[in-house]
Amino acid sequence: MRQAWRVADVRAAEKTLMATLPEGTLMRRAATGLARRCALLLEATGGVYGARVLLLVGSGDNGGDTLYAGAMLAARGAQVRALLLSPDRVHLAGLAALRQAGGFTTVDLPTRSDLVLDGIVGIGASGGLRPLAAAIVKSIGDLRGRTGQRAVVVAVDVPSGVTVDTGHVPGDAVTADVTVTFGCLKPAHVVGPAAARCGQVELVDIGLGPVLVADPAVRVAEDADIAAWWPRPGAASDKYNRGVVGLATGSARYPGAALLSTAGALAGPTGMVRYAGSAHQEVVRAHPSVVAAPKVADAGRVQAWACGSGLGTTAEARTALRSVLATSVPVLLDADAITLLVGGEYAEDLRRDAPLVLTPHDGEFKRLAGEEPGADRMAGAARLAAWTNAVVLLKGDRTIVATPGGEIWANPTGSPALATAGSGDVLAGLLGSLLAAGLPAVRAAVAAAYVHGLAGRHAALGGPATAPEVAAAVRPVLARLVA
Ligand SMILES: NC(=O)C1=CN([C@@H]2O[C@H](COP(=O)(O)OP(=O)(O)OC[C@H]3O[C@@H](n4cnc5c(N)ncnc54)[C@H](OP(=O)(O)O)[C@@H]3O)[C@@H](O)[C@H]2O)[C@@H](O)CC1
Ligand SMILES: Nc1ncnc2c1ncn2[C@@H]1O[C@H](COP(=O)(O)OP(=O)(O)O)[C@@H](O)[C@H]1O
Repeated sequence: MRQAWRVADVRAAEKTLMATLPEGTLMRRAATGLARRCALLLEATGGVYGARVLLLVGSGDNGGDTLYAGAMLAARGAQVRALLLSPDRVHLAGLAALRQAGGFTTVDLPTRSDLVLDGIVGIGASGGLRPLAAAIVKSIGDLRGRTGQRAVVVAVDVPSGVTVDTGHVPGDAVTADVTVTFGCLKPAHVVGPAAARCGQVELVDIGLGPVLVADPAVRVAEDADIAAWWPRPGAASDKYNRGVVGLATGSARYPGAALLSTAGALAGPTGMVRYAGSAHQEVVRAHPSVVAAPKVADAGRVQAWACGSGLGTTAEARTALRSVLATSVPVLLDADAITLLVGGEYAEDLRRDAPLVLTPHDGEFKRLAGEEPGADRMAGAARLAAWTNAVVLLKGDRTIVATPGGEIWANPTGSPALATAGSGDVLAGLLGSLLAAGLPAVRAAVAAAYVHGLAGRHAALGGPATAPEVAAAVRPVLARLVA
């Protein structure tokens, strides 16, 4: 698992650590790690010696890191130029080090550059980039290096222009090939459109770990977490004790959602899938191992229900939702089931002891919460989770999972290939299966989003993917991940 911390918590930890060290130690550690990474990147374009390096230097310590790293590259023979955004307010010791190592300042953006270091602003950023910074950022993409390729862009700590604590990108921002960050990850590295601006994120250890005592703002699962959590059958397993998942999905109007959620559930860890709804005949025809009935009440025992994908909002759908909520097992509500909650008709039914998971996309979120998720998707998801006392999986490029207690996860595996009708139905089935197999709701949601994202990527390898292909890709992904 990776974790990211908010700026205030990073600052507090840095303060604690700095009190124990000679002045400038942390910046030296940061700059050394940064310069080392830059040197490695330059190897690919002909080495450090003679490389043209452009430093974009703001007025804070982020600019200071950049100047020191530039000095180290200049000492190794790079031609380093520093463009100072606020020449009257610059890290003076950093500038002196650069000059001493043979680097220069410049007032214009050069036409040629192999490597650009973005040290305009780091964790001290407030608001969107100011006009001068924004204008420079817009031109970075035009820079060409000695091989004729576009310049490699390295963001120092975070790409300038992103909102560090939320991952929001309010305006122009740097798009980096590599982001070298210090001490710990910050939310912008893993959440929202900012994460996509970071390129490859590399962490330089400056000794912050032991003093970083605050809870992380957001967690990110890795392959090993999913492999550790994923239930597997053992010698004592049978089709019932592996868990049975119930699906109340699809309708006469949307029978496909029943098939897709079933396909998702069948790829999950449960020993049996029960389907209840008007598509029961189609489901059994397509998936002979499924036990199907027309109504939830006749479906038989399950250990969790997934309800709502393609369910519609008819009287029949309402009956299905009420029946599912009346059970004592974990329930996942997706799509139309979320829409049916709007207006509070089911408020009493929602008071249940077993876990509840909601999987809204932005439209369903807005319908239920009465507001958009907003620029801070983590806070938006956490608000809805607290209000509904449910684990909320807010779909999107970096799907967010939030618990009522405020624990937040960001999914790193999402793929635009998933932006295809019905892929959410596959996710609902898969997540339902994980709940029925006994995973705690938060882990079920995190693991389902993770594997679903990988399945989207895998499916897209063969060309534009449709939801049935995403469902089919879950198995090969699991074969690699949890075998
Ligand atoms: N602390 C430590 O121990 C360590 C910290 N480290 C490093 O320090 C960095 C934090 O440095 P920091 O606190 O000086 O803030 P920083 O990110 O340089 O920006 C502040 C300046 O930017 C400006 N500015 C603000 N918003 C802006 C905008 N939207 N658009 C344009 N400009 C804007 C603002 O100017 P002003 O508002 O005053 O005009 C202000 O002067 C951190 O990211 C890491 O790199 C490492 O060395 C490891 C150890
Ligand atoms: N641009 C994107 N990048 C990554 N994942 C995406 C993107 N757009 C959508 N997704 C994912 O695709 C799925 C779509 O689900 P949903 O909107 O419920 O579709 P449907 O109702 O058609 O099944 C979600 O898991 C969501 O996170």
